[in-house]
Amino acid sequence: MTHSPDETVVILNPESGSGSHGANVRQRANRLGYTVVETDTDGDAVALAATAAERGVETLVAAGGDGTVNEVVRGIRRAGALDSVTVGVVPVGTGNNFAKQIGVTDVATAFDVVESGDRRRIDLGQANGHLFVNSCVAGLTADSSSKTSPAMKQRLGVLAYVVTTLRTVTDFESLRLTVAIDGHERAAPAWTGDALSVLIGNARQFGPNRTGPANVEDGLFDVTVIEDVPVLSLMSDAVVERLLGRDSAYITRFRAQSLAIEVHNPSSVRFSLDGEIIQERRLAFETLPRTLSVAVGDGYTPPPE
Ligand SMILES: Nc1ncnc2c1ncn2[C@@H]1O[C@H](COP(=O)(O)OP(=O)(O)OP(=O)(O)O)[C@@H](O)[C@H]1O
Repeated sequence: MTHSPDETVVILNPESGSGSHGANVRQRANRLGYTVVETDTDGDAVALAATAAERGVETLVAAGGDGTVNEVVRGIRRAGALDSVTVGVVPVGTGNNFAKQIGVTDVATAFDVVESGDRRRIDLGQANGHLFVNSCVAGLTADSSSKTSPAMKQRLGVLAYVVTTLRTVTDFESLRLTVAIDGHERAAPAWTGDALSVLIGNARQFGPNRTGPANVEDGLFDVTVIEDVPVLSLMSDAVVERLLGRDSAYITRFRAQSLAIEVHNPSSVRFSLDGEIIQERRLAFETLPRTLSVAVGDGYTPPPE
């Protein structure tokens, strides 16, 4: 096995986002003497990251979107190398939420950050053993391709997308849930009822006035449960904004280190972990505080000590 701590490996998803970044990324990487490996399909970035980490590579760059970042981090864990590897991100995906959270704004800056940016240890999330970096969501998802008025987006943040998605979906079945903080059997449920969505953010926040960067070093999830309000889909924007805006009785938010979600629907529910779908009836979540070393941009504000 070759020991290559000085080598930097870029794991490039050539199809992320618009799919037009391949040559640019390869050129910049070559200029810096980085090795570039490309993904072909689902899961490749997990295997490529694990192989590089097993070879002793200590800097791995995910060039892709949030799905590619998630796979690279899973590969590093698979290799048992979370202690020794630092992750960089080249934001060439569609959403690039994670890159934004760590102050990486564009391709050119991303390479500068890998070369000389600060290194910070950030939290990861885990649900039934599955890793996530950004979030785990179930129910109506915040589909950013749905048409949302700028005014509603400003008032409701990511939740505006949930509302517009609801208006286009005809057969939505509420999530019948119990959400318990800390996952103890006897803990009082934090929330129980019929939900439209449940959103568990690690490097992501949901809702009004929460569009800024998440605190990814606090060891806490940012949990949002949106109650299924009857006939919400038929209401006007103004009414919806009042119902779901600040201090809404229909939205429950809390922060927690660990939690458990139990599904009471007759069948299991789809949960998306950074886009990876799992079907479950019961999920136990825990944060892995300050577990992943990342190269962060100048725009990243470390939380106060
Ligand atoms: N060569 C490839 N061709 C097609 N799909 C690929 C290829 N390599 C990887 N994939 C798949 O593409 C998925 C999505 O990629 P990724 O998240 O990087 O981009 P995105 O969806 O454009 O961005 P974002 O997640 O930020 O919205 C990956 O999870 C992987 O399953």
